[in-house]
Amino acid sequence: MTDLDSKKRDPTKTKPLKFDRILCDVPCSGDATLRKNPDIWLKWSTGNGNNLHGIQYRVLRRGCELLEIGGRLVYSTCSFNPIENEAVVHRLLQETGDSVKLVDVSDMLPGLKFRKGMTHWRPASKDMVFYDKYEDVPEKWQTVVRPQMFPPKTEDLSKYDLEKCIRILPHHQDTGGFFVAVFEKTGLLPWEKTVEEKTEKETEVKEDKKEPPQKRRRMGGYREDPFVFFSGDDEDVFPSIKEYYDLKEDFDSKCLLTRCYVGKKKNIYLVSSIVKDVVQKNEANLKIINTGVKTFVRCDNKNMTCPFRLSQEGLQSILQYIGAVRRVNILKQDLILVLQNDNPSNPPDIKASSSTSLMTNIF
Ligand SMILES: C[S@@+](CC[C@H](N)C(=O)[O-])C[C@H]1O[C@@H](n2cnc3c(N)ncnc32)[C@H](O)[C@@H]1O
Repeated sequence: MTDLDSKKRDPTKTKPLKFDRILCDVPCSGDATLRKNPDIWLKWSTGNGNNLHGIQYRVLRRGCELLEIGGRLVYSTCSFNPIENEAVVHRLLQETGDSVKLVDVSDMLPGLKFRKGMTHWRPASKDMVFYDKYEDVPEKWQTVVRPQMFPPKTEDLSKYDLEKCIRILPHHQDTGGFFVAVFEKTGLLPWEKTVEEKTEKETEVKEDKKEPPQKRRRMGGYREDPFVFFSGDDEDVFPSIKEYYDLKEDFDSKCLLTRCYVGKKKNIYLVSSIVKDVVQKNEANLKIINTGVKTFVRCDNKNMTCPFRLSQEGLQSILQYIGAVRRVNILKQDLILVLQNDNPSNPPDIKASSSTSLMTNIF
């Protein structure tokens, strides 16, 4: 083992968190959802994709930086526009050299109908003029129609394999349209190599000089609300939730969190203990915008012993911990009767039942 190896393996030295699976479902024009969103017909312009290409590329590039070597990243849009799709993929592949490659996933979902990715397209300006090469773009459009939006030259096509991208069209499966590209990271990105080498050199120099550690770089951008985990069963609002929902003893209240230190807790989110670990150990290194499933929502109704109702989206996660006190078993046909009843002063005559096959839980 070399000296460098032993430094790399030292568990006291932290390294940036990387992921083995990433989904970049990027903001897009959504023009492939035009069957369910009729306003897209009115608002569509060739300018929409041009304006989104930059942010889409930056999200994808950042995703690749956060990807572990050997890891996979899915880039997806609900757009037909090659400027938002293959042009972004091509740009990424060009800039990352052989450190990232497209994966052929055509046989992974047998029966899925799709078209292969496009290998040729013509970028256009907002006035619907299409261009074969950047040199043809008039000066006034050159900041909008960028050189990186053009397709690869015919002789370079095999280098990029854009046909490995997947285009799902609305008539294929009677769905919305979708674009999917799967990437695998095979090595450090060209600019990561430079950063890593520099960091290694800096680490060696610093260790020699025994300098005090540098202050952590502050993450830029908008500051998100904090992730405040419950201290345990003694957290102020927890006893009433526990009692009302008859939560089982093995429910770990420390996996609940809110997004404020002070004031009334509005929404309470539930995470797994692994996600909790990732959040707590990386708040300074990773910009986390949302985490957890919204499970309890404040609902200050009079006469309620617990000021929180269950959230629909959290139900599946908390269900197994809810005790018998809060469950009513009712026959499905009776439930239908209740739902169909439009006269509250004359409710249908039903009885709570413990019948098995047609049982539904009501909270
Ligand atoms: C197509 S949606 C993703 C939906 C998501 N997969 C889901 O199931 O909820 C695109 C997301 O990108 C986010 N977004 C918009 N601009 C962004 C930016 N500059 N950086 C990162 N995310 C952005 C939007 O808020 C939106 O949630």
